[in-house]
Amino acid sequence: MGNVPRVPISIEPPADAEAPQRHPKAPAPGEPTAAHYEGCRGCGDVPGSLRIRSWVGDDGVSVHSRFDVLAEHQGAPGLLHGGMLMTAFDDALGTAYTQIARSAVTARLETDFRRPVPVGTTLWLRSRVDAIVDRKIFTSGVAFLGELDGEVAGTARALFLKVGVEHFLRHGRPEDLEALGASREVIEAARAAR
Ligand SMILES: CCCCC/C=C\C/C=C\C/C=C\C/C=C\CCCC(=O)SCCNC(=O)CCNC(=O)[C@H](O)C(C)(C)COP(=O)(O)OP(=O)(O)OC[C@H]1O[C@@H](n2cnc3c(N)ncnc32)[C@H](O)[C@@H]1OP(=O)(O)O
Repeated sequence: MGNVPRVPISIEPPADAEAPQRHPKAPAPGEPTAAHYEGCRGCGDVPGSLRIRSWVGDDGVSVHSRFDVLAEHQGAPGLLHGGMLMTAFDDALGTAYTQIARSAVTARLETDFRRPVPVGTTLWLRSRVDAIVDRKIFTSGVAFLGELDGEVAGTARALFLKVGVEHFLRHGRPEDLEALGASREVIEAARAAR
């Protein structure tokens, strides 16, 4: 297969991994989660965004999220596109890790599609961090039809890998960092890193 990397086989957290603790500065149970980036397609206020909203769960670590499924999210007639459900999981699971850790990016996302999701449905997602081992953040979530703990529409697991600000400086666009309100120093570093 030449230079094609081997496909990783598992994102199962180690059995002895400890339960994660909430970051002391994270929002309290019941509060909305902090927005991670206004330009986000999952939860930002931008055209095409799924406009997902998330709140911290009673345990202070898990997160629940709301996604109103609209006609613009269809894949087959009248039904939610599978990739949109994955986007919702990516956002919700990513939001769950922000209760515990700083920036990380999705390395692997696995989704099981259990039930069709009709346009007009409100999907509720429950997401949590199962374990953190060094840079690896293991997460899992469930999407419910209509109400929290309703019929299960899908389940997902994702592995996020912690990255430093240099990830965004090196791979992102300086103008987007500027829109985030990044300092001149950061923007200059981003330009120099390209
Ligand atoms: C200046 C201001 C900046 C402000 C930033 C603001 C906001 C953004 C911050 C955070 C976002 C917050 C919340 C998130 C909310 C929504 C979610 C959206 C998230 C995304 O939309 S994000 C976009 C999609 N995402 C990518 O764009 C990633 C592309 N990718 C890479 O950038 C690299 O691929 C990377 C960094 C992932 C890894 O690269 P790397 O070189 O650092 O690490 P390496 O490869 O050495 O792996 C180390 C260990 O992880 C294992 N490992 C790696 N990959 C694996 C896989 N797939 N499956 C199983 N295991 C895997 C290895 O097997 C090894 O394991 P071991 O150590 O045991 O050997």
